[in-house]
Formats: sequence, C-alpha cells, structure tokens
Amino acid sequence: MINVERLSFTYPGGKQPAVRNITLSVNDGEIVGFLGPSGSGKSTLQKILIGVLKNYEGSVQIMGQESKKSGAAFNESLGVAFEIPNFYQRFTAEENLKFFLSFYKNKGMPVVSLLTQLGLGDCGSKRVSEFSKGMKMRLNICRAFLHNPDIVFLDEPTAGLDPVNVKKVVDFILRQKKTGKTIIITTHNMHVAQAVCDRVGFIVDGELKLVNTPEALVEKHSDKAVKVEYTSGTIRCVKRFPLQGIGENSHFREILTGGNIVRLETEEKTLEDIFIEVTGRELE
Ligand SMILES: Nc1ncnc2c1ncn2[C@@H]1O[C@H](COP(=O)(O)OP(=O)(O)OP(=O)(O)O)[C@@H](O)[C@H]1O
Repeated sequence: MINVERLSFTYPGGKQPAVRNITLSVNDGEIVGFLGPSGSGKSTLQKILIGVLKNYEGSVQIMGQESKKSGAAFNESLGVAFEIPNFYQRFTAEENLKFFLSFYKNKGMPVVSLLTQLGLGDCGSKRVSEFSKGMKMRLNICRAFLHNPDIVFLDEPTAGLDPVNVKKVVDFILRQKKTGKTIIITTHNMHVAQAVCDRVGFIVDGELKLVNTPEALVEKHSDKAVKVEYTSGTIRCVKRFPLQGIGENSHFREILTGGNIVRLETEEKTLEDIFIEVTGRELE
C-alpha cells in the first residue's frame, strides 16, 4: 500500500533535513503510528506521504503511484485530518461535511452515523463557531473518513481530548480498521498508539529509529520482573525478582509462604519507557 525508500526532505532555507533517509513499507489494512517528540518530523513525513510536500529525495509510492506525481484520483483514495481543524465557522457541522463531500466522486459515508460514532450525534445542526476545540477535533476525524477513502492520515487525532472522547476516537479507528482501511497516525500519546497500532515507528530528529509491533517492543525491552509488596511486622516492603527461575528463588518462596503479600504483579515497560530507552529522548 505504501512503500517509502531512502526518503529525505529539507524545507527551503532549512539547515538540516526535517526527514532523513526513511525506508518503510505499510501493508494494506494496517494501522501504523509515528511517535516522536515535537519537531521530530512526524507531520513533515505525513505531508510528503499525502503529496503536499513534493520536493523530496528518494521514493514514496502510495498504491503504486509516486506521491509527488499524484493527481486528482489519488486524493479520492486519501483521507486526511490535519492537526489544526479548518471548517467554515458559520456552517453547521452537517453543512460543512456535506460541502467537503461534494469535492469527491465517492458517495461517502452517512454523515449522521459518522457524527454519532464520534459523539457528535446531537450537534449536526450546530454551527461550528459554537463547537469546542475537542468537538472540532472529532469533526475533523469525521471529515477524514467522510468520502470512504482507502488510506487515512490522522495527525494527532486525540490531542486535547478528554479520556472519554479519546476512547470514542480509539473505538472509531478500530471499527474503521475492520473495514480494511489503512491508517497512518502521528501521536505523542503512547496509550493511543498501543491501543490502535499494528506497528509503531519511533521518529527522532527526522530519522525513523525503529518500527515494530507494540507487543514485540514490550517483549524485547522488558526485563520481566515480578514486583512483590508485602508486610513484615508493621513495615511495608517492596521487592523485585527476575521472572526467570522465580520458582527456585528461595527469598521469593519465603515471602510467598509467609502469607503477608499485599500485591504481586509482573512489571512491563510501557511504550513510553521503551521510547526513552531506545532514543534517549522524552516524548513531550
Ligand atoms: N513550513 C516549514 N518551514 C520550515 N521548517 C519547518 C516547516 N514545518 C516544519 N519545519 C521544521 O521541520 C522540523 C520537523 O517539524 P514537524 O512539524 O514535521 O515535526 P512534528 O514531529 O510533526 O512536530 P509536532 O509534534 O510539534 O507537530 C522542525 O524542525 C520544524 O521546525
């Protein structure tokens, strides 16, 4: 679906490339998330993939077409939600969506169903000027999927949303995945990445440091320890034991048979821990 080879891009007048030497392929129906700190090149990469930035080096094939040579038919297959939503403020939500749909040949998805799935079912006839930031973000996601595209690019789709609405967006994306869409997401939010992405790519200083499934990353980078909290007299103690060979660990067995365990859990690293470990950088 997407094949990127040795992609580099420098903004006019830029001293360094915003994106450097990226090679990546994305399969049909896959959700891939790009994670990285602010200014790492995530949005630039997306803009190249959707054909907005054309003056790149290397090759970017989307559905067999070189992105920089893409024409109108290409846009028909692509849905995009930029980080900052852009709507006609005096139009209602439904009027905006119907207007944007009129640019496409595709018949599109039912507007009311889209709005409802993103928690905006009651707001279709409300003017966008009366929408909160979070409502505009969700309307922006409706807009990206509106014409039923094959590939959808979402730039920070959950930025600024409260946990209830983050869940609505996550559930919506997972429902769309079931229909076979290929979805590319940029995010700072590791929980969202872990919930929706088949694979995640870590981007730092324009470079793609690694791409893998969240499960494989956690598996590879976790030390696999068991944390035991227990009481010894009036004192609360915490001990960590390597998972491997734990059954033969006499100290662990002693605590276990002592009967004073308060909590017992395996410790796994989060994607955020792994990002910091691999890249030496914080996400925010
Ligand atoms: N239009 C532009 N002109 C010149 N430089 C730009 C432009 N847009 C971005 N850059 C630079 O390119 C680099 C990558 O920016 P980009 O917007 O791709 O990062 P990002 O990872 O998407 O950041 P954020 O998470 O804050 O959106 C940064 O150094 C940024 O300053």
